[in-house]
Amino acid sequence: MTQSTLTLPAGMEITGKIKPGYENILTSEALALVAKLSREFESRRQQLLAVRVERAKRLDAGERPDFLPETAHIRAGDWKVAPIPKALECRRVEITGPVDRKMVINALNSGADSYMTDFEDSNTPNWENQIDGQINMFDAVRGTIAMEQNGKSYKLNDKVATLVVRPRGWHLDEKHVLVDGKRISGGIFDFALFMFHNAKEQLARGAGPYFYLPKMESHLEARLWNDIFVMTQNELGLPQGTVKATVLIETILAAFEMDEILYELREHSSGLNAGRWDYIFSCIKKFKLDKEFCLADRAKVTMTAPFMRAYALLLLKTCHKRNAPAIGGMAALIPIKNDPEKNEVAMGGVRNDKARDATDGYDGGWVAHPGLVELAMTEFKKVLGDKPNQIDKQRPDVEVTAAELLDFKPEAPITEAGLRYNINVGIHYLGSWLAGNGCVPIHNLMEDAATAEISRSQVWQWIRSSKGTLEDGRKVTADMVRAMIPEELAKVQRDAPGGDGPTYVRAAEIFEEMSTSDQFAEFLTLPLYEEI
Ligand SMILES: CC(=O)SCCNC(=O)CCNC(=O)[C@H](O)C(C)(C)COP(=O)(O)OP(=O)(O)OC[C@H]1O[C@@H](n2cnc3c(N)ncnc32)[C@H](O)[C@@H]1OP(=O)(O)O
Ligand SMILES: O=CC(=O)O
Repeated sequence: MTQSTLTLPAGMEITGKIKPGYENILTSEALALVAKLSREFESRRQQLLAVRVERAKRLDAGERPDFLPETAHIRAGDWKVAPIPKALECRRVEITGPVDRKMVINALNSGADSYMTDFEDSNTPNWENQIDGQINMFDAVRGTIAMEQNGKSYKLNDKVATLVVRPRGWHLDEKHVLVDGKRISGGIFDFALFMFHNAKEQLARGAGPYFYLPKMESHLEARLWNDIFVMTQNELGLPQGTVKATVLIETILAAFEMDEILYELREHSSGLNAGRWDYIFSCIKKFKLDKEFCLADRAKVTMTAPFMRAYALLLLKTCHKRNAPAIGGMAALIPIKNDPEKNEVAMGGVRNDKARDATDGYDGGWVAHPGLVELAMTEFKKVLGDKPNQIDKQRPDVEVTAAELLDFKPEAPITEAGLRYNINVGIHYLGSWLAGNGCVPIHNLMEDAATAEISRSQVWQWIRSSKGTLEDGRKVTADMVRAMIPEELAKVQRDAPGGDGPTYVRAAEIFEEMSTSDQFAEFLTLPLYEEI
């Protein structure tokens, strides 16, 4: 099959390989919606990305974020988001995972209330993964998704989790689709194809098109999504307000605009989620040149760190004030096979994480693996009882200041083990990503693009910050990192499944370039995307 099998709208070009079945997703009508949305909104996407660059320059020069004076009336206003649909009322446990066919089936069957299926951080966005993912969504929505592997049959149970889709963020292009000669937005591509094929079917089945929106930095970026929803609903003849979206608050700048983001999306909002891993990465990225900013080893930066606690409580309070669900983030712990003691420690970590969120007032939280669903559910049920959520739990006692959101501690310890860990995880993750798998267990933790971003950006920052000193007094330097890279690569080649493949050697080269170059790569997936 070739591209000529497809009927493309005028001005559109597709360079990705057309495999059997792709023609059912890349239909002329679906692509017409992609083209229409791209033409209408691409210049705004580019403007907003340019605003990010300008803001980053000001932050690099020492500016600090604060709540916006021009939107004080929105924060002070007495408004609520539109009523939450029945299918999204109860989200005590949300499982997440890439759009891989078997994982989609396993996640929908996992017993979780909802399932965030991921075209973004846990997925390498190569052409096949994106289009196969759309095929998987098509079949999942219709209940026909099934497969055989290793003599085992996979199909859906009678009762499955509510499907929620995470399209790519604003920074990512879809390079295999050009409109008027230019790459289009990956997020618009993922969203438009999903909407075109599935929204009406989902409504007919008692749910609807529900999304998670990643990595936004401002309410204007949320307004762009909202406008895309409005146009898409018009184009598809759907009632306005059909689309519902939960925004991941996973950048430090968005933390200062949570009310405003809910307000922009108020007809389409299904709340906010505390995307903790990207949030930590965003803090490092935005204050990378601040002489006062330097976080400790990655393992020490937890949800009880002062700045993380402030963020989590402000998110909760903001959501419930607006009648919107507040969903907790991901404990990266996963079940540990063949070591019951270590496994019990990991399970205890997940239990504590979910117990803290539930006690604070969160309506649910994320897990990375089906083996965690029951345990997390137990913690939420202990607090919620039979209630589907606790949106009625207002938190007027919570007051969070800008200074508290920016209280970046702990700064110590930074250790050689922590530095080596970051290098090891960085190389392992990049190598796996290049090989087509965007989510992997490394050292018994779930690693995806967000967690790997923390590792590689910490190395960059420790090299440059005067506070980037190991606890034994040695300064972290580019030469120290360069010397460790081959040693950690050798460990990755030994430990990673398929670690002797070429992508791990390339990953080590990219890691060295990213961590020692003066230029800070905005997202690790941007240079990687040019390699696939
Ligand atoms: C920071 C963020 O952005 S978080 C959101 C993005 N991250 C994620 O979504 C994490 C998703 N999780 C995963 O991808 C996986 O759990 C991993 C990679 C961490 C571990 O995967 P594995 O090593 O395959 O786990 P394991 O071998 O224990 O899996 C056992 C079974 O559970 C399945 N499984 C594991 N995780 C998931 C999941 N999240 N969803 C569905 N099924 C899953 C496996 O497919 C396997 O199925 P099988 O027995 O039918 O073959
Ligand atoms: O996307 C979620 C995160 O924690 O990052």
